[in-house]
Amino acid sequence: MKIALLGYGKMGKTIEQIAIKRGHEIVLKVDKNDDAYDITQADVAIDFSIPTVAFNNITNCLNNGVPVISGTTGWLQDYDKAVELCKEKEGGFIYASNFSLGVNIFFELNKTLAKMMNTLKQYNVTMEEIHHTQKLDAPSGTAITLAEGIIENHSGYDNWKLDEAAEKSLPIVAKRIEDVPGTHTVNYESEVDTITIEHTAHNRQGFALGAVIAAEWIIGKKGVFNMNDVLNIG
Ligand SMILES: NC(=O)C1=CN([C@@H]2O[C@H](COP(=O)(O)OP(=O)(O)OC[C@H]3O[C@@H](n4cnc5c(N)ncnc54)[C@H](O)[C@@H]3O)[C@@H](O)[C@H]2O)C=CC1
Ligand SMILES: O=C(O)C1=N[C@H](C(=O)O)C[C@H](O)C1
Repeated sequence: MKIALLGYGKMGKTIEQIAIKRGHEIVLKVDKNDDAYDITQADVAIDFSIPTVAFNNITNCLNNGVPVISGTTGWLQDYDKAVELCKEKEGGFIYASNFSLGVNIFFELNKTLAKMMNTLKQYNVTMEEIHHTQKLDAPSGTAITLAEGIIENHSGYDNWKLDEAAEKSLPIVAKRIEDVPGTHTVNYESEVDTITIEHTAHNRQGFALGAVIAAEWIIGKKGVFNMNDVLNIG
């Protein structure tokens, strides 16, 4: 499979290594200031760039008939437009806030726990995410997906807020510590005890492998998908 990497930073480089090991070819690497690129030589594009350019990269792929895997976070105000364009162009598109298998299992565990805790109103939910200091967005995309999973399944919450507590609002604390690849913690706290679920990434390999698996999976498919479709879970 011929892969275009849109964004050649920490993730782009890790994806390159894994893709080559799995027998794929990297035909294009686009990083900052590489604006006029020809995407049509690729069978699939994988975007791990920055929030301000991700939607433009996705649009370029869909307009040129190239399926696109989007891992960049912090651009979701334009997600619905990307979905519409994908349908209009009959393209292929997957966005995931986190491509790792472990986190996608954790997403399901989080929803199940929220359902179970729904009747136990003595517990308050809080969330913490920790990432490296170069991260541009906060809270992380993964924390937002976790918060949405709780809001959908627990009547005590209908929105989330960064660093703020408010009525029916799930507070998310975002910490930035050098070299942390990504840690997400969900706490249910009562006066008598605490229930905690946590996912800790040890490195970026899991995110990158998931993105390459998604790219392999989308070839020949048309539509808007997510990692539950790829991994057949949920
Ligand atoms: N969904 C997932 O599983 C994961 C998502 N991410 C997200 O992926 C994104 C990238 O993460 P990292 O690789 O760690 O960041 P990074 O900062 O190491 O890499 C981003 C790269 O994008 C480049 N870039 C800037 N302008 C560009 C443009 N116009 N076109 C293409 N590339 C451009 C930068 O020069 C940089 O090399 C972030 O939004 C991060 O939150 C990161 C890890 C996992
Ligand atoms: O920026 C990162 O590094 C990560 N970003 C994603 C997010 O915002 O959730 C996924 C992972 O946690 C690493």
